[in-house]
Amino acid sequence: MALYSNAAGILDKVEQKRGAVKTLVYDSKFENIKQLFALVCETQKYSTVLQEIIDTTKLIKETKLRINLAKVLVYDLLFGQGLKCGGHWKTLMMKHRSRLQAALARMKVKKKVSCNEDLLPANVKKGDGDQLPRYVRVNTLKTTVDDVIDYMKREGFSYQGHANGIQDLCRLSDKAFISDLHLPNLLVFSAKTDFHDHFLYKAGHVILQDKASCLPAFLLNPPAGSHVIDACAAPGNKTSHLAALMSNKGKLFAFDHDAKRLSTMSTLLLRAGVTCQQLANQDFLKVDPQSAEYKDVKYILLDPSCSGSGMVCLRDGGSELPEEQAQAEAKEASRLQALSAFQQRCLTHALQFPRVQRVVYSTCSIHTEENEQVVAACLQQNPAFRLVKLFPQWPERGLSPHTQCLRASNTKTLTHGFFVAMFERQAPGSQAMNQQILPSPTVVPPVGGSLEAEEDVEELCSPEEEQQNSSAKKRKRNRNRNRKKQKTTQ
Ligand SMILES: C[S@@+](CC[C@H](N)C(=O)[O-])C[C@H]1O[C@@H](n2cnc3c(N)ncnc32)[C@H](O)[C@@H]1O
Repeated sequence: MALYSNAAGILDKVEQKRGAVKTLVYDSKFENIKQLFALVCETQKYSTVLQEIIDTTKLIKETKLRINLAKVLVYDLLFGQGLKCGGHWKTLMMKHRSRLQAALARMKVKKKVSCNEDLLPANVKKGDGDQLPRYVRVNTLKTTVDDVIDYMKREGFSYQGHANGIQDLCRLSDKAFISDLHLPNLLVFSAKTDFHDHFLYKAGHVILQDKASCLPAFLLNPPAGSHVIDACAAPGNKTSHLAALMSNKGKLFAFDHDAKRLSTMSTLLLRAGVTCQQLANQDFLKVDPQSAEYKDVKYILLDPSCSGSGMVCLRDGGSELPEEQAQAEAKEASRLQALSAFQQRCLTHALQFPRVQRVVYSTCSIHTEENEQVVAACLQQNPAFRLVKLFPQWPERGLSPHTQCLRASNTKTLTHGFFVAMFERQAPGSQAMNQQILPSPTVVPPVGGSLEAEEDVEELCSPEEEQQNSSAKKRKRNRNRNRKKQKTTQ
C-alpha cells in the first residue's frame, strides 16, 4: 500500500521540481526501490493516457483521490500488477474497475489500436528504459577489472570477453557479461541484472553508471597529480571517475550548490575510496577564477543541470488537445531557453580560469538548445578556445557543424541520451586545427590524454529555474555568426 502513496508522492515532487525521479526514489527509503522506481516511471510514461481515462470516468470527483495517486492506482490496475499491493486502495479502486476498463477499451477502439503501448504518444519511448544494458564501471581505486570478472564468475556469471560491436551489448543473456567496446573498466550485463544490493556495489568496488555518463571523465582524462574542477558535481559519479583516473593524486575541487546532494555525494565518495577531493557547497558561478587556490587548475568537468530529456524514463508524453499541446510546448521552449542561458553562463565561467587547458561540457539532454547551441555561443564568446574532435570511432556525433562533439542515444549507442563537448585552449597565435583524441577501438585510454604528457543514486537533477537573459533575436544572431566561425575553423 505504501508503494502507491510513495509513488504518488514522488510524482508530486517531480512536478514541483524538487528532484529527479531516481534521487527521490532513493531518498524515499522505500524497502523495494526497484519496484517503486518502475511504478513511478511507468506511470509517468502513461501519464496522458491515464489522465484521459481519469477524466472520462470522473474518477477524481467520485473518489476525491489526489491526481497523482489516482494515476498510480489506475496504472497499476489497468496496465500493471492489478493492485496486488492491495490495502484499502484496492477496495476503493475495485468499485470503479469495470468503468475504468471500459474507458480504456473505448480509447483503444477510438484510436484503432489493440495494444496498450500503441496508445502512447509518439514522443514517448515505447518499451522499458530498463531495457538498456546494465553498465557497471569498475572503481579502480578499490579493485581491478580482473578481480571483478573473477568475482562475478564465481557467482555464476559467464564472461564473454570484449565486445566487438554494439550489437554484442544487447545480446546478453541473463547471466552473461562482457567488456565494453569503447570504454575501459566498463562491464556490461543484461538489462535485467540488478546490482543495487550487490556486495561489490555496496562496498564501492563498482559504480552503476550509464555508459554515456562515463564519457566526460574518460575524455578529460586528467593525469595523476593534476588540479581539476568538477563544477556541478553531485552526486559525484563523474567525480569518483575523475579521482580514479587521477589515482587519487592531485586536487579535485568539487562544487555543488545543493547541500543535500553534496552530503549524499560525500557518503558515496567515501564508499568509493576517493581521497583527493575538496568538496564545497558553493555556486560555481560565484567561484573566483582568479583565486590563488585555483591557479593550477588545468582541467574542468562541467556537467550542469539540464532538462534530463535524454533519460529514457523521463520522456513525457504530449497533451492530446492541440491548445494544451501548444501551451506545453511554449512552456518547454522557455524552460529550455532558461536552461541554455544558465549552461552558457557556467561554461563561459569555466573558461575564465587562467590556466585551464581543457573543459569538458556534458548534458543528459537531447535538445540542441542545451548542447550544440550552448557550445556555439561559448565558442563565439571565447575565441581563445576551440573544440577538440572527440573519439572518432564513437558512432554518434554532435549535430552539424559541431561534429567534433559526441551524442549518445538509446538507439545508436544503447545508452541514455547524452552530449559531450571538449574545449581546448589554443596556443597564442596558433591556427585553429582540430586535434584528435583517439582511444583505440578496444580499451586504451586517449592518446595524449593528459596535458602534461601533451594532452541510480542517479546523476540527474532538477533543472534550475534560471533567468533567461538574452533575447531570441540575439541568440539567432549569435548562432549565425557562430556557424560561420565554425565553418572557418573546420
Ligand atoms: C547533472 S547534475 C551533476 C551530476 C554529476 N556530475 C554526476 O556525475 O554525478 C547537476 C548538478 O549541478 C548542481 N548545480 C546546479 N547549478 C549549480 C551551480 N550554479 N553551482 C554549483 N552546482 C550547481 C545541481 O545541484 C546538480 O547536483
